Amino acid sequence: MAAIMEFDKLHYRYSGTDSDALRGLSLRLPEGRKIAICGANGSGKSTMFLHAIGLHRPQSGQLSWRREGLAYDGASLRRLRRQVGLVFQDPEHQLILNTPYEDITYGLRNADVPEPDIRLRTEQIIETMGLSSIARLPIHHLSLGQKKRVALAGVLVLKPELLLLDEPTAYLDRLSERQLLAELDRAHAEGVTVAMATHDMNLAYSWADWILVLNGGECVIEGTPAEVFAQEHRIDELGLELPMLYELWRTLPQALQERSEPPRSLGAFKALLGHLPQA
Ligand SMILES: Nc1ncnc2c1ncn2[C@@H]1O[C@H](COP(=O)(O)OP(=O)(O)OP(=O)(O)O)[C@@H](O)[C@H]1O
Repeated sequence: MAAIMEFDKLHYRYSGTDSDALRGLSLRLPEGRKIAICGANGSGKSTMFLHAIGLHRPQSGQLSWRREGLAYDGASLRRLRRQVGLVFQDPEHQLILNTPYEDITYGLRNADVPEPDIRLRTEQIIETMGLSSIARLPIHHLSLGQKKRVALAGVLVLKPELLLLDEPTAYLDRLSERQLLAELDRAHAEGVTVAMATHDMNLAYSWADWILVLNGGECVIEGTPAEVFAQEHRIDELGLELPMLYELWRTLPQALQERSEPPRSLGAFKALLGHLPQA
């Protein structure tokens, strides 16, 4: 599995603090995957993302993009930020202009996209993401879910190869979460590697096909959802929960558990229940 981005023994300490936010962080983001990055509060997920777009520079260690070490001059960073898009947890940090339309065009203009293409691409993404009815509204009139989708549109329109999202579903209702995940799946189907930081273990389990767990600025577990959650005690020690479907599967008779991988959807779980001997 080729890594699209690799962190090799990164150390980073915020000024004015007396401990490292990243403590020798080493990890690989495998290309073409849907990756969930999990970890308790303060484990280093956001700090890792800020390194991935070159906003922070490690005090030691090396970050590489497609096997090439990151360079921190202006031109290299502009190139990197066209390839790697970050959607911040709080859309207020991302949306700076008055309307979704203006905000999306601003990003394209900053990326030196030719003017005729700017209108075309803005209109396309607004149409694809179903944002037409809100595109010209003042951003401060939008709901949080709408703001999050506009922030995502502003990053997706730049056609990143790696899309990073910091807690994209936090505070969203079920419908807004479903809409946002559908957008991510669409981007992934078009070849984008998608990595999201999340505290929602049910989501990480059902959505991701690769999971990284951070703790104290280090990556301490990585693997498929089944591999990661099989380490039940470790997950508990790290302050994380087991996904509900995984826990339910563990209550089934051993013979049934051995029939398949742990189910990652309710449908797969119900299908497994169909094999229970009738009472
Ligand atoms: N701007 C900052 N100044 C000083 N310390 C910071 C700053 N941002 C983060 N830290 C510290 O760095 C460490 C890692 O924080 P980070 O925000 O990366 O964790 P996180 O895993 O994203 O947490 P959360 O799940 O709460 O968002 C924490 O100890 C945090 O207090």
